[in-house]
Parts: sequence; structure tokens; C-alpha cells
Amino acid sequence: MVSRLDWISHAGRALQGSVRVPGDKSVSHRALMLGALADGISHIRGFLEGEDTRATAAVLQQLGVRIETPAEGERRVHGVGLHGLRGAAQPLDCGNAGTGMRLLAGLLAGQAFASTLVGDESLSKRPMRRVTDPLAMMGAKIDSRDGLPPLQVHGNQALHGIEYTLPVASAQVKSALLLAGLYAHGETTVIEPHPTRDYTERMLAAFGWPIDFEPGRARLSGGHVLRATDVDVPADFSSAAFFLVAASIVPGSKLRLPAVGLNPRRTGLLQALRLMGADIRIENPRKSGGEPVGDLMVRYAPLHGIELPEALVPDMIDEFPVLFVAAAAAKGRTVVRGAAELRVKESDRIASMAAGLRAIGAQIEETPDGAIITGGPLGGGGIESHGDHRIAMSFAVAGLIAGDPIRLNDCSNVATSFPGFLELANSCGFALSAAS
Ligand SMILES: O=C(O)C1=C[C@@H](OP(=O)(O)O)[C@@H](O)[C@H](O)C1
Ligand SMILES: C=C(OP(=O)(O)O)C(=O)O
Repeated sequence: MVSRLDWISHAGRALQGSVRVPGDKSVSHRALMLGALADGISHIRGFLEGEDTRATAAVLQQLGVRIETPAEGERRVHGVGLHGLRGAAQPLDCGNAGTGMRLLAGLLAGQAFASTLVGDESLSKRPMRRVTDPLAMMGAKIDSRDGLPPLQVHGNQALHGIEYTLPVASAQVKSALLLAGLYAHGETTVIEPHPTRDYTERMLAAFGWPIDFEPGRARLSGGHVLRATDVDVPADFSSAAFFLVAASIVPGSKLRLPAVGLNPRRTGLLQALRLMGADIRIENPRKSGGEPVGDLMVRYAPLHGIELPEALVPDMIDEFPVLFVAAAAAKGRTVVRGAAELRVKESDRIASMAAGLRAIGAQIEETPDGAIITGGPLGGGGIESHGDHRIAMSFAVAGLIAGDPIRLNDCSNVATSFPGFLELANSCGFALSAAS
């Protein structure tokens, strides 16, 4: 990560124009990993040039995979085949990426060599037992520091499939088990308490691996091959989310967000904002690379508070920080429950948002698994991102409607998921500047 960088967000003008947000982070990580394990060359277009996904590319290169960058936003992955990775002498640095580390733990568990997975300060505090426990049931040997990174993955070529019901809804855990399952004897079945994003399942099928899946359940067996496949990565809904909220709360705004991925397991925020009164339309719905995509047209609309249906939580798990900003700008009270997972993301997102919103005069009551937010006028002040990209970008949005500028302390992390955010935001009406 680059050195600390602070921003100031000033009240902006009405947001106008068309904003093309970068490629999907979840899809980019997976395209690299499956491309690496496939036979042949896979071309990825729309690849997210973020620090998280570049870290995954660098790890795979350390494991002997040739990855070329023919142009920005593109990668050509020279697959080495399922058994073609070779061990790396040095630790494998996943940077800030929970997705990278958890999926790689599964992918590396069945190799003939040992690996060490490390991460930055934030990732080093994130719980890993959720993957190491079920992987151990498959025969994996992984040591951690009391359930935290670094992970020493010893590699065991005698993994066996299991049937596992996830205790928490997590696409990362599901994906880690499915990737380990590629190397396991017998069948691996993952059952989810609530369906989560199914990119791993869809992409395995696209790479020719036999897999049965339906919302909430996925099953595959080891012993097949992956065939190289080109991947078109849609624009990341989680990045579009900042603009959906921004245009909804700044009077006079009208924004177009082209070619955004609309996988139903990702669009909970769209439903939540519509329940709050937002005016968001999907135009030109179509398929791209097997995924539903569409152009989002969002116009300003006065929002009101809601009791957020708990069933939406997994479908908008990364969008809560910016939903909290929408709630602080809305009329009345918004209640969020059933979202305790927010406490184990890049920061404790309930605590980070509560501290930041209070610092700019909003009313928020933290609960163990959510928050109660009462809308009202926002003032200026200084907020901490706690090294968390989504907190920083959410308060950049809040700055658009605050009475005074908001100083966002430590925004370097934005580059993990959204390189170029400041320039793109300013191009449509934000007034963000680097603080001296
Ligand atoms: O599988 C994925 O790509 C992701 C799954 C989610 O994490 P959990 O699996 O921990 O819910 C999400 O928060 C993360 O940004 C990306
Ligand atoms: C939680 C996130 O990512 P990860 O788990 O990959 O660090 C995120 O991007 O909001």
C-alpha cells in the first residue's frame, strides 16, 4: 500500500454525466485463479487494476504462472494446469484482500508443496478459522496465529471431499472449499444459510469443470480439468454503489452508470435504496460473460428511513457503509439488523461508521449486529477511514451534502478496490481534493 493520503470532501454540485466504474473485484480474483489452474491461455478483459487483485496476480506469478498485461484492464494468464503450480520460497503477500487470502488458502491446501500466506495490518486481524476449520475437515494442514494470518499451508495431496454447512453466509468460505474440492478425492458439497455470490460456481462451469449448483448449495468432485476461457469482467456493483447513493442524495443529480454487474446476489443495495424512495432504473439489461449487466440510471429523490429486511444483508454485505450515509441523509429512522459480519471486514464497519457519522453530527446508535440511524443535517469534521477503503469512499459521498468540508484521514486504501476514484468522482460533480 502507498503512504498515507488524506482527502477533503466539499459540498458538490448536482451530479451529472456518465460514470464507468472499474471491473468487479470478486470476478477479477477468481478469473486469475481459475485461469492459472487451467490448461491453455485465458484472456481477462475488464480486469480490476486494484491493489487487491494485483496482489493475487503477483502471488500466482510467484507460484510459477505467467501473467501478461497486454493493456490496462487486461490480463493474459498462461495456465499451468491443475497440478502445474510450483512452491514459492518467499511468503505470498495477499495485501489487504480477504478474498485473495481465503480463496488461496483453499487452492493451496491440496498442493504438493507448502506456502505461507501473509497480509497487511488489516488483513492480519481478520478471522481465518472460518476457512481453516472446514479445510482441516478435508484433510488440510494449515497453521495460523490463533486463527489469524499468517497462514502456513502445508499442502496435502490426500484431501477428501466433505459436506459442509456454513455457519455464516460467506462466499469466500464457500469458494475456498470448492477450490480445495478440485484437488479432493470424492465429492465436496457446500450448503449456505443464505445464498451468497456464486461467481466461483459460474466460473468453474465456464472453465468446463462439472459442478451442480443452485442458490444456497454447490457440489463438485475432484479429478477433472479446467479449460482456458476468456472472461469479460463486468463493472463492480460495489463501486457503483457510491454513485448510486451520491446521486440519490444530492438534489438535481442525474447519473448514468454503464455496464454494471447485476448478479442478484450483489444488488441488495438497489432494493434497499428503492425501499427508501430512490429513483434508480435499469436500462439495456443484457448478459456479458454469462453475468447479468445493465446500465443504471439514477436521479435525485428524497429518501426516507426503513427497517432493512434482514434477507437483503448478504446481497449487500459490502454496501453497508454507504447505506449508512444514505440513512443519515434520509428522513426518519433506518434500522439495520443481522449484519454482525460487518465487524470483521477491513475494519469493524459498524464501529467505523458510527464514529465517523457522529463526528459529522449524525445520530447513530450502534447495536451488536447493526445500527439505528436517524437522518438529519450533516456538518463537517474529520473522520478516520480506519484503513478501510469503503469507509473512506462513503464519507467522500457524505461530504457532498455536509454543511462544512469533511476531512477524510487515510484514503490510500481506496486503491485496493477503486483506483481512480477521486478523479472519476470529480468528473461528475464531487469536489474532492487531496489534503496538504
Ligand atoms: O467472495 C468474495 O469475492 C467476497 C465475499 C464477501 O466476503 P464474505 O465471504 O466474508 O462475506 C465480500 O465481503 C467480499 O468483498 C468479497
Ligand atoms: C470485504 C471486502 O473485501 P475483502 O474481504 O476481499 O478484503 C470489501 O471489498 O469490502
